[in-house]
Amino acid sequence: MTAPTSAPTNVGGKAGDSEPLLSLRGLRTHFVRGRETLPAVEGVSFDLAPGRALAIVGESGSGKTVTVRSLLRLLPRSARIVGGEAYFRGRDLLALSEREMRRVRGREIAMVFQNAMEAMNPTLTLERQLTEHLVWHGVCGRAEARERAIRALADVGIPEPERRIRTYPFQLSGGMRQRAMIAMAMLTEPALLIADEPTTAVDVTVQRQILDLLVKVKERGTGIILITHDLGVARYFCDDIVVMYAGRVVERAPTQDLLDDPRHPYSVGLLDSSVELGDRNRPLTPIPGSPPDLARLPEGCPFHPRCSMAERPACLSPQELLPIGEGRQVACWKVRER
Ligand SMILES: Nc1ncnc2c1ncn2[C@@H]1O[C@H](COP(=O)(O)OP(=O)(O)OP(=O)(O)O)[C@@H](O)[C@H]1O
Repeated sequence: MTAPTSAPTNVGGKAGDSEPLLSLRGLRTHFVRGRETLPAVEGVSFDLAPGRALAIVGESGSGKTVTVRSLLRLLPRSARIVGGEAYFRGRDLLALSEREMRRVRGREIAMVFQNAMEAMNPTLTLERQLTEHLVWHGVCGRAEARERAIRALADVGIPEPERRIRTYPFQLSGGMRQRAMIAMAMLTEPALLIADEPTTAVDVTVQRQILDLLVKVKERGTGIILITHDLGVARYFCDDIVVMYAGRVVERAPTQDLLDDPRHPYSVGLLDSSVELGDRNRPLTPIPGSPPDLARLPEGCPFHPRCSMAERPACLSPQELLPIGEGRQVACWKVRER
């Protein structure tokens, strides 16, 4: 997001000491490619409380999408969840049967994507899709579903919802389609909303509208996980940030702490190369090198070959994510030693 640098941080945030809505512990998801195993997600843990928003940031290929798709168990055939637990309202999502999971997906946990066409059926009107979603999840009967669907479209700011509900997704503008997808996701009042780059494909004005909509969702008490490559978006309304690199969490911190004072050398690099947060008087500094091939990860800390602080042999040992202060954790021995 290029615009709202002056936007308030953590819009709609609440005191964050309530019981976690989601508690992810040691998630490991691997892909099998021929004879190779790709550890796309390797030991990811975080908690999310109701009414809070958590951003997952990191370069392309760092494992953000695979992490959230593992929670929903919506993975390609070649992927395997090989470890971890994901407690959501007292149940481990990773241990539910597929039948139980179908009830959770879309009803208690909803997902919005970068492109609404991925979530919506292009051959059905909004009315069919929204009402069937409600009826299928047993929220209400068909007669009430239409009323609810119209209300949901109005809630996300779609003008003339009675008329628009009769249209097909492709007849809407990109921004309207994103809103309709959010309306559909929120129909069942899910406790958790997962948003994967929801503003990447729309222009700046629409971005702001979609984010304001997500703020309202958060204020209703819904927990949000937002995947974004845009630290401006994370700053706008996320309470906490998880930084991922090569399938691992390298730092976790309250948003403002991380943006004011990133600790892990990779987080420092991400901020220094961020176009959205960039100080116009300072040149952007790209992180040297490129993300590693997951099939040939370096020994120890996967970031050490690109890290200006790296020291051998200490960085050749695996780095655990350990606390370094109130609500902060970092996976770097050197940062902790300072
Ligand atoms: N279907 C697949 N088969 C094999 N490897 C995959 C597959 N999908 C993802 N991966 C690998 O898993 C890793 C993590 O991918 P993921 O999509 O989670 O990254 P990401 O951080 O969300 O990136 P982006 O910002 O580009 O979406 C990548 O290295 C990717 O190559």
